[in-house]
Amino acid sequence: YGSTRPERILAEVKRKATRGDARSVVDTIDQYCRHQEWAMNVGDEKGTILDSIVCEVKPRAMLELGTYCGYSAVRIASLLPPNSRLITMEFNPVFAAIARQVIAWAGVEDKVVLIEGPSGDWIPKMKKEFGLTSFDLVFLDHWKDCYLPDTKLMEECGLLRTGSILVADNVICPGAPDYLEYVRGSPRYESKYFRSHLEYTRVEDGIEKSVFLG
Ligand SMILES: CCCNc1ncnc2c1ncn2[C@@H]1O[C@H](/C=C/CNC(=O)c2cc(-c3ccc(F)cc3)cc(O)c2O)[C@@H](O)[C@H]1O
Ligand SMILES: [Mg+2]
Repeated sequence: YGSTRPERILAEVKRKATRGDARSVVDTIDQYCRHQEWAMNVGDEKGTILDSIVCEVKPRAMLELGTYCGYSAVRIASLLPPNSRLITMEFNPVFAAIARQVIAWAGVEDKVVLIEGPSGDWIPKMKKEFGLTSFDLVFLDHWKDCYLPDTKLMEECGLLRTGSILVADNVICPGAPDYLEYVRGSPRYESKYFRSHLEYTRVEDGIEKSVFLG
């Protein structure tokens, strides 16, 4: 019977990565997706840009939209200061189940809360459910046509404060043109483009970092 790509990625992590070593899980997935089969992880090149922003911001409360196999959740969690939390949302139960195991194998489950469900349903509930005031940092890596509506929803739900930072993957490939136009055109954001490449390829892609000004 045919396994799914996320199942094959999890199998590779269990075969090759050292249990409890987040870095080895990240490197194992990068090796596999570069040399065996491509997958839509943020990857090593753009991942380094994401790492530098996480280290600069040192978020107490961070949100990720689109967990997929948990690659970026593990990458981010390994950099979080003590008693900081990454909340990551994934609405595909198959992907969520794989991601939970990847996160556990990496030994970062005490820093990551994986919510199974669509962002549109959960964003309005975040404050109450998690006793949150706002997010210091948000990583957008889910459906590209949902970046803008979800950003507006986070604004409306008061989940962004002056200085909150949005980091969006794939603003060139596959692209999120309406989102880019919004954050670059709005006086409420200070936006910056970090040029890079689509994970594991030479195709141009990039990450947009946008500071919410309130
Ligand atoms: C209700 C829809 C919006 N809300 C949502 N709430 C929670 N999880 C959501 C989600 N949308 C999507 N997801 C999940 O995020 C993930 C989706 C990510 C979409 N990403 C891409 O399409 C993507 C695609 C590429 C890509 C680039 C070039 C190419 F030729 C082919 C693919 C590269 C990337 O880095 C990407 O991130 C899945 O796990 C999905 O189940
Ligand atoms: Mg992506």
